[in-house]
Order: sequence, then structure tokens, then C-alpha cells
Amino acid sequence: MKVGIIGAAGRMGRILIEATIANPDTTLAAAVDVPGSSLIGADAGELVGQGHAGVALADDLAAVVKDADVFIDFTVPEATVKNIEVCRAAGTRLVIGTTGLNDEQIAGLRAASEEIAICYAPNYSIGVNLCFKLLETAAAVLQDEVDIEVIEAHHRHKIDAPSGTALRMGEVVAQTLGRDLKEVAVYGREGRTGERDRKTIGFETIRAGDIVGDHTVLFAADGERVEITHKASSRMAFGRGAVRAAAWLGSQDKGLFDMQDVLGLAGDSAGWGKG
Ligand SMILES: NC(=O)C1=CN([C@@H]2O[C@H](COP(=O)(O)OP(=O)(O)OC[C@H]3O[C@@H](n4cnc5c(N)ncnc54)[C@H](OP(=O)(O)O)[C@@H]3O)[C@@H](O)[C@H]2O)C=CC1
Ligand SMILES: O=C(O)C1=N[C@H](C(=O)O)C[C@H](O)C1
Repeated sequence: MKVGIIGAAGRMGRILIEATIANPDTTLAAAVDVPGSSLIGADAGELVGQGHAGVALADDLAAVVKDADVFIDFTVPEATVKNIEVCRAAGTRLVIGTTGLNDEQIAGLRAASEEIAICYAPNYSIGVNLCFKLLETAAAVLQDEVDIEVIEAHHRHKIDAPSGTALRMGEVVAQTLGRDLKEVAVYGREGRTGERDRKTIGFETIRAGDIVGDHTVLFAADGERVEITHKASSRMAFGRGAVRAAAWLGSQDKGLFDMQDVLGLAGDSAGWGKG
């Protein structure tokens, strides 16, 4: 499968180049970053210390969109929205890891997936996707007898909060409990808050240092607590998963999928394509 990387000079982009080169099912065919970057024209393989790959970093997706079967986009929402349109016009598949898209941007993505195959997931690590299933079980068993809080920690460079993964964890729990996350979410607390309402789902965000990505969902009852925690110690956990998704997406013509589909875990869960 010929794979192109968008946001190739970024933290995840570099990892994705490495992961694409390392995966026996994928070949690096294109790499794109933002116009004006001093790295435009550099060889993508050399950029990540993997030797010459014969793929020069481009600054215009439209110019290289036909070079790959699937593109992987880990950039910013505004760029992702434009990239979706370029891929839609070219009929090229897209794996999206960018988080922080608003409802309107997600609606656009959903519309594009009627013409091309799109995989969109807030977290491509296998461990986090397993946690989504564990959260369904925990919420179904503990039901309305617990207070639920989602706690996440990331590096100081992260620009969106809460993380896409934390929001998805909240959605999975809320959907299992028959609640609407938009109505019950509480984002941080300050001042005289009053007693906690058991129906709410709280989110706490930490931004510090070089934390790759930690997520905990806390279910607290009177007398006991359950915590489901995932800690990423390397971005390669996300990179390997996203490249696996790209290889999988190659056999799809159109539709909206997420990492649960790639791993065969999709069912009643609250994936992007399901809600
Ligand atoms: N789903 C998942 O598993 C994961 C998702 N993420 C998400 O991925 C996204 C990127 O994260 P990260 O790699 O840390 O961020 P970075 O800022 O390190 O990388 C983003 C890259 O995209 C580039 N870029 C910006 N605009 C464009 C454009 N129009 N065309 C091409 N490239 C562009 C940036 O260039 P410049 O810096 O010059 O603006 C930068 O090189 C975030 O939304 C993050 O939350 C991260 C990890 C895992
Ligand atoms: O920005 C990051 O770094 C990450 N973002 C994703 C998110 O917002 O959930 C996934 C991962 O935790 C790393």
C-alpha cells in the first residue's frame, strides 16, 4: 500500500514516516508539510534518520495526492478540513489523527466519507482502543452508583483540551449509561461549585513537560474506586496503529471508520462513524 504523510515534519509526522517505512505492508510514497517550512524539499527518510527514501517533502497536497493510495493526516483542524476536500476531489483515502475538530468540521468529514474511505480516530494505540471496550463494561456494571471523572495529561505543546481521547472516553461512558455528554460534561471546577451531581462526567486536564499521553477514567463509589488507566510512553504506539489503519483502509472504497473497525472491536461502541 502506497502511503503519504501530511504534517510530515511534526512530532507525529516524523513517527509516521518511520512507521510507514518499517511496516512490510506499506511504502512511503509522499510527504507533505506546511508551505514556508525550511524542510520543504528535504528527503523524508533522511528527515527521520532512516536513510534516503526518494520522497521529497512537498508543500502542496494537491500536487502529490495521486502519488499514494492512502494519506495519513496528523496536523491541525483547519488543515485537515482542506486536506479532506483535496482527497475527496482526487478519490484518495484518508486516515485522520488530528484532534480538536468541531461539530461542523466533523459533519464535513462525515459528508466526504460518502465518496471516499476515511478512518478517523482520536487515538490509534491498541491499548487505548482496548480501554474503550473496558470502559463500556465498567460503566454497564457500575451504572449510576458512581461518580465518573476523566483525567488526562499531555506535553506542554498540545493545543487542544480536553484531549480527543478523553472526550471519546467520556462519550463511550455516557452512551453506555444513556446520557448525552454535551449535557453532563463538566470541564474543570473552580470556586464554590456546590455538591457534585452524580449524573455529571468531569474532565481534568494537565499540560506539563514531555508527557506523551496519559488517560484515566475514575469510577468512584462510596467505599471503593475503579480506575482504568492508559499511559503512552512512545508516540510509536500511535504511529504503528495509524499505519495499520492505512493498510486496512486500502481495501475500503468509501465510508467512515475508526480504529475500532480496524481492530475488529466495533460493535455497539461510540466510534466517530457510529454516533
Ligand atoms: N489520533 C492519535 O492517535 C493522535 C493524535 N494526535 C493529534 O495529531 C495532531 C498533531 O499532533 P503533533 O504531531 O503533536 O503536532 P505538531 O504541531 O508537532 O505537528 C503538526 C504538523 O502539521 C503541520 N501543518 C500545519 N498545517 C499544515 C498544513 N496546512 N499542511 C501540512 N502540514 C501542516 C505543522 O507545521 P507547523 O508546525 O509549521 O505549523 C506540523 O509540522 C494533534 O491534533 C494531536 O492531538 C497526536 C498523537 C496521537
Ligand atoms: O496531542 C497529542 O500528543 C495526543 N493527542 C491525542 C488526543 O488528543 O487524544 C492522542 C494522544 O493522547 C496524544
